[in-house]
Amino acid sequence: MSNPIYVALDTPDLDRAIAIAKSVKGHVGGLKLGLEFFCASGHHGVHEIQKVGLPIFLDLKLHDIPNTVAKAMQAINVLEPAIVTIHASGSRAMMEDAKAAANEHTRVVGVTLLTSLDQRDMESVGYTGTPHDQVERLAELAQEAGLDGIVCSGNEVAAAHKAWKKGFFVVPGLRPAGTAMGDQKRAVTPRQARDNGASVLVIGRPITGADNPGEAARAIEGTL
Ligand SMILES: O=C(O)c1cc(=O)[nH]c(=O)n1[C@@H]1O[C@H](COP(=O)(O)O)[C@@H](O)[C@H]1O
Repeated sequence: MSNPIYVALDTPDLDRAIAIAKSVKGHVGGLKLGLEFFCASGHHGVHEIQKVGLPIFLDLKLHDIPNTVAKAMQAINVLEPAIVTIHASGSRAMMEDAKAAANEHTRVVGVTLLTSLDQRDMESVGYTGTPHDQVERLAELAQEAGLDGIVCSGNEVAAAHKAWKKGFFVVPGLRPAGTAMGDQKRAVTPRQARDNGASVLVIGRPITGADNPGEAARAIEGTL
């Protein structure tokens, strides 16, 4: 089985991102570039990171009216990302149009409930039910809209996988035992997420914050 770890290169500093990518290259399956990176370095930055030679996950979490999201998707097609994120709560129509606009070989996945949110946060923005309910509801909608999969926490991925056998499941919010949670609230260990059915394990600070990112990635790979 190929390495499921995608390291989140969350930095506005392109040279630092390149250095981390090179350091972890033998111990991860891909590189995730998110809002912080993309806002700072844009298409040029993505092209530079592509030179490292690993699949690129463009985590832009698109969320807007269907037409705007579809046009944004068309504008990043030239980068040929392996995976792109959109927000599943943007509606079925938004997801359908996003998927229709994406490259054939790009997996479009819908973020269900951010791993930085818990039940109290849900209540404060007017969502009803539990995190499990919310993930289940949006996973169903994403499937109906023709997406390739979803993003959820390691707590919900087993149930989501059971309900969507051919789905592609991206799980962030991963913390090896003993590492700082930071802003993550629904975190599990990389091994737990893998065992629960994750297709991709997104790991940022536990690797990028280490003195030796390559060594940290190797150690996590060894736990899988
Ligand atoms: O779509 C994501 O990748 C994502 C969704 C989510 O619910 N939670 C989440 O943390 N992420 C991303 O996953 C990465 C987690 O980073 P660390 O918390 O440093 O491991 C960040 O790049 C987040 O933007």
